[in-house]
Amino acid sequence: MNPKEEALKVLKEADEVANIDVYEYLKEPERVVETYFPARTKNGIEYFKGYRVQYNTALGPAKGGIRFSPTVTKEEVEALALWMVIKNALLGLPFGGGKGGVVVNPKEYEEWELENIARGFVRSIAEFIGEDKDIPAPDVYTNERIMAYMMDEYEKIVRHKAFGVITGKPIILGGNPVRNIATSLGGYYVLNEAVKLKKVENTVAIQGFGNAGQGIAKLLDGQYKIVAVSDSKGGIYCKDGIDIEKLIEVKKKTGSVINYEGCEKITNEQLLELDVGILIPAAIEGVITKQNADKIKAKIILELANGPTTREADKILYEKGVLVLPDVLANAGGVTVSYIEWVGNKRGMPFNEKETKELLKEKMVHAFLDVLEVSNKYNIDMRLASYIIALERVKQAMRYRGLI
Ligand SMILES: NC(=O)C1=CN([C@@H]2O[C@H](COP(=O)(O)OP(=O)(O)OC[C@H]3O[C@@H](n4cnc5c(N)ncnc54)[C@H](OP(=O)(O)O)[C@@H]3O)[C@@H](O)[C@H]2O)C=CC1
Ligand SMILES: O=C(O)CCC(=O)C(=O)O
Repeated sequence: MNPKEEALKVLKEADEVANIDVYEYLKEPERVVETYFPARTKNGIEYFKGYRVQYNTALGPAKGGIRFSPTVTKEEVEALALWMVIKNALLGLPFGGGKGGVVVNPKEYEEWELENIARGFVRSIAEFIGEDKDIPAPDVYTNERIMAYMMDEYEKIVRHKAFGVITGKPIILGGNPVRNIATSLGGYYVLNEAVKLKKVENTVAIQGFGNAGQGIAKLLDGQYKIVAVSDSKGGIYCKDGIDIEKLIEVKKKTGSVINYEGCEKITNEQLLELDVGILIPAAIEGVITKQNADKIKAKIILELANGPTTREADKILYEKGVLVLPDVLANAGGVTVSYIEWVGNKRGMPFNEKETKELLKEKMVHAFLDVLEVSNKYNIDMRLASYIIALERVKQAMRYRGLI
């Protein structure tokens, strides 16, 4: 699948359904910074390809994560940045959308090498980022340590402290105590609203067992029966439920969930088609397509991953009555807590756990209800409804700025 084409398909459809008329202005990003930068590794000086896309900044500075992955492409980062425009606008955050990526397999490098790669990437994009310009954060295969190196490198370049240039930092460096679990917690709040509308079996399958996947597993554990989990190496299925604490230990010690004993081994494809109440894609894009959509048995799909479902698949699922809680809503808890972290950095007084959770819950529930209202008004799925709300806001900001 081509993620940019997928993102543009929904953009165009939303534009037409609600007569918004912004597609022409948003079909390309405002700026794409493409770099090829050096970093010292065990192999000597290596060069890496990196991207930072600022898709649209009408609502505020660009905001969105940076991923380290061997499969990163310019089109993927552009799509991810467009999804950030929609997500940030939908949540009412004063941010435009951005995203970054470095083409690297972090599993082949040690910590000191990843530090050099993180610092090298920041040197290559430093003039384009800033607390009020473009604010990166973690995404796939990056974490708070990488964020700390990035912030430190940026501060060395600009020669002043700049906590607000990056979010998802360690707490001691201005990070927020909820950021680590924020993507999952936001999804959890959305799911709690969704199950009030649609009663489902309490069984859950989760694809991906990193920040988003582990977080949601911890939150749902006890309340739901988590019967299947996967990572890049494959998956496991236990009809009586998985002991999540034990699974986290196994993942930490052996590197994969497949080493958990006592469950049946399954593939990532099989996991998606299990007979469960709730399916949670929390790994990569394009896993639910027109090829498998018809075989999906879950009644609710909570998209913690960005872009897991193609538009064609969306339509099949909608016809079948599956409630898809779209990425731009379901995983918006991450950037919402990033916003709270950034405000705390700017005012010089961080928000504590309780304040953050209250603000997050309020914003997520509010966004869910907004989306529900628009989806009922036009009789459309929640993804399209989310885009309509967001695009109307972006359009208004562009109008007032005299950009359209
Ligand atoms: N972190 C955040 O704040 C946010 C993340 N997201 C999205 O959530 C998704 C997951 O991100 P996050 O949890 O942060 O990333 P992590 O790097 O923490 O975890 C990624 C997980 O996905 C698994 N994975 C990678 N490739 C595959 C594959 N081909 N099939 C199945 N599983 C795979 C990895 O497996 P393994 O462990 O074996 O490597 C890992 O368990 C992404 O789409 C991301 O954009 C969205 C909003 C915010
Ligand atoms: O926290 C952030 O700023 C961005 C998170 C992100 O990259 C995402 O929501 O996909």
